[in-house]
Amino acid sequence: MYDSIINVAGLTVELGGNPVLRDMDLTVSTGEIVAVVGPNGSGKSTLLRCLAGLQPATSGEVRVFGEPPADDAAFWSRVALLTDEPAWYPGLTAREHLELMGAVHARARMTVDAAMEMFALVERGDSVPLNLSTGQRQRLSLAATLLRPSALLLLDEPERGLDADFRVRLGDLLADYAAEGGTVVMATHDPGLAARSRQVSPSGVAA
Ligand SMILES: Nc1ncnc2c1ncn2[C@@H]1O[C@H](COP(=O)(O)OP(=O)(O)OP(=O)(O)O)[C@@H](O)[C@H]1O
Repeated sequence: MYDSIINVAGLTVELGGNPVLRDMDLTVSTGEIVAVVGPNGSGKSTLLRCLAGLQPATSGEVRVFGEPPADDAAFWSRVALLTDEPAWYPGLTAREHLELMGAVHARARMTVDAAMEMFALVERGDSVPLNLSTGQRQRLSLAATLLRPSALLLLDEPERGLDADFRVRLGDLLADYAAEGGTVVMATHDPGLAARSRQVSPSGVAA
């Protein structure tokens, strides 16, 4: 077990010749829920991509579980990432997408039935994702993310498309995840989710 799951020191990222993150420091402890908040274009997604090992630093250091994040099986066995809408498999229903997730990950965090229940998808389980509403598809993405085993959730705007009630429910689910020892870092524009989290800006200072 690590006291600090994430250690970012002096992280600078330049994209297209422009500095997006500048000399950022961030430490996240086990069991914390951290909300990265800031205006459009301030670098929230870039930070998450750095934490996921998908965006190299221009300079500085990023450590996740004590090591630079690596796009490999060991890393992804502990990290679940939610970014833009995933590519859906043609012809597979919502339920079948979750069954697929359960089949490829040993020790799923919950059964498919429990995930369908948790994300209010029971009545739409036989629909293909493209026949779901935007918010229902986001709930399916979240269900798939929470179903797989993880110790760290990296979520980019998890509230996208969700109605007000479900945003509150999402806050409860993330609190439960953290209470079980999981750690959450999310980029969010939702004031309610941010209020229940430790807020930081992409510059690394307390927001
Ligand atoms: N591949 C890229 N090449 C050049 N600039 C980029 C690239 N990707 C992102 N940027 C720029 O980097 C800055 C930060 O983008 P980022 O997506 O991290 O912001 P954000 O805080 O997540 O924004 P939003 O709230 O709109 O999601 C923006 O100015 C964006 O235009």
